[in-house]
Amino acid sequence: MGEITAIDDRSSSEEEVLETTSAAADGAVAPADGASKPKKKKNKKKKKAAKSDGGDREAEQTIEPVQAVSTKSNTPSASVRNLEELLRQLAMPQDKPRQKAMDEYKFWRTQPVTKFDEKIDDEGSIDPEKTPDDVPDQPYPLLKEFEWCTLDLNDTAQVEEIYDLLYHNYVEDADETFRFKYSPRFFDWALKAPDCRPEWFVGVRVAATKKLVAFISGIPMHLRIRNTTLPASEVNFLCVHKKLRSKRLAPLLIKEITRRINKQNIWHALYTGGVVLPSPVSTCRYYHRSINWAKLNDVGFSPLPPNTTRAKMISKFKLPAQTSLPGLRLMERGDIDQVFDLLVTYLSKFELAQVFEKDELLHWLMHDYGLDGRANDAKDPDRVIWAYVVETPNGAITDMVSFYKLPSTVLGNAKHDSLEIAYAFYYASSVALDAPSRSDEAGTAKLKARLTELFNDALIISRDLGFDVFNALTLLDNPLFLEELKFGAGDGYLNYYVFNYKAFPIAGGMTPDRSLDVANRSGVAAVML
Ligand SMILES: CCCCCCCCCCCCCC(=O)SCCNC(=O)CCNC(=O)[C@H](O)C(C)(C)COP(=O)(O)OP(=O)(O)OC[C@H]1O[C@@H](n2cnc3c(N)ncnc32)[C@H](O)[C@@H]1OP(=O)(O)O
Repeated sequence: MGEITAIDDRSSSEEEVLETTSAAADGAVAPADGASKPKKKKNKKKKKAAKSDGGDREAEQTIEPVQAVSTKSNTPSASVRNLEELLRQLAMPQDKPRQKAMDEYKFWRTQPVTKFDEKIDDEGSIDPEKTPDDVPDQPYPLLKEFEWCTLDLNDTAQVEEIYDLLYHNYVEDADETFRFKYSPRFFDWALKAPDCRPEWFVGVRVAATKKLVAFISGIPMHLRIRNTTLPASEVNFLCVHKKLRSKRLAPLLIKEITRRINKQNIWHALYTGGVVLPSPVSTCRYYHRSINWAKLNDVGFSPLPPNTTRAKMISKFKLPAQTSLPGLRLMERGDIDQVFDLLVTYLSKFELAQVFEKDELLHWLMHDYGLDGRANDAKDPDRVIWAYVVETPNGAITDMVSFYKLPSTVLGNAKHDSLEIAYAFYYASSVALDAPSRSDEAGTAKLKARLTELFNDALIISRDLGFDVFNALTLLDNPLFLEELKFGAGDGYLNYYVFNYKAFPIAGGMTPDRSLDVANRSGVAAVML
């Protein structure tokens, strides 16, 4: 899942959860075995929730330790950064929220995932091998007031339903100021990947009204963890209507999608989240690069640091008028052979990566742009994914960079109602492919210089396309250019999980004190939406 700016994935409005719908009295949707709570709870809310669950939740706290200190938006100057660092260090020992003990994960402790502090001797599947015949044919039972459904993504009305559910109930920031603004077109790109399985778009409807109240999706992928490549599913967009929260519906959705995926003889999945669950294989941090600082300041995303002025901040983030790399141009469908070879080689250096087929990569980088009926126009207002290549005069493609758009609604702001947000997606460069290893000094220096130019140009293009901010995680080789290009550390973290597979930890581009790990970078090369 993506994140916006300083947003974390705290679900909102606990009060609403308490006014549950009639059918969904506690434990009514799923067998009640306790309930989790989203992170960043305010104490008064915590108390209320505990009461509503008959006190069964006292011990519950899914507050993510890494989010103990909010450093909302970019850290704009060295002095502010230092102050934040200081506050962080001061705050950590006493503020660090208690992470739930393994035993308190009433659902996750039953699943084939690595336990916290589990000693891993060897990598491999957790469950004994099974066949689809070992898996129940029937969906998990639901209360009679609810029913399972499979969403048809070729039916625009059903895509609208997913959009509507997520728009009102998906991830918001802690202050409920920003909310992801997915579009039907975004789902068309994100979910209708080649070979996608219709039955992996799982919904729950209210039986009487047919209203869609929960959703989870899976798309097929191949996941490489070091030298092992697994057929897997990428699971995303888990969402339960706010009025049905804390009713154990999420575990049911997860079990049902697992059943449907297992039925296709697939036993592993990759998923991400801001919440800490047993157990992340890696954790990356969000970084944000202001493009339109004035607007970000207007909407409360980027506060004005002390001892500076708006004008100085605007000038700090000013970008050059023109891109600098000769031969940089929008990718065309005909580039796919070269881009595929380049990206596959580039990604082979990482420890956790998506293994693409050519048609998949074409989908992820080009969607349907350049096909009949959809011109490959960078300025298409509905566009969700942009890929650019660097081509030499003799037609060789040496670099590729891509980013996708996921705007955010700004709630309750008189001046602006939307933030245009670009997210770094896949990229590759040939400059250091012949280096003996990723840690080779000369290769790293060349790569750093090249990626800095490539992403500086991506920022310029994003500005020209009207983006307000460019987000990137500390994955891939991103730590090499983030600071140089004035990306600031955000307060969001993304945990990577692999279902039914134990693996040694993989570097997420952060040092133990959660600053940028330029020396080691990250082993993660799977960019999740
Ligand atoms: C082989 C195939 C395998 C396929 C499956 C692979 C696994 C896929 C896993 C899914 C990957 C999804 C990737 C994304 O989409 S990440 C995005 C998640 N969505 C949101 O944050 C949107 C807003 N929030 C909501 O809609 C709800 O709060 C959700 C639905 C998140 C929880 O609903 P609710 O708040 O009403 O809670 P409950 O009473 O029903 O259930 C409580 C239980 O749920 C556990 N929980 C809470 N949040 C998450 C979370 N983000 N991933 C996994 N588990 C989570 C929690 O620890 C507790 O279990 P335990 O602590 O008792 O053990």
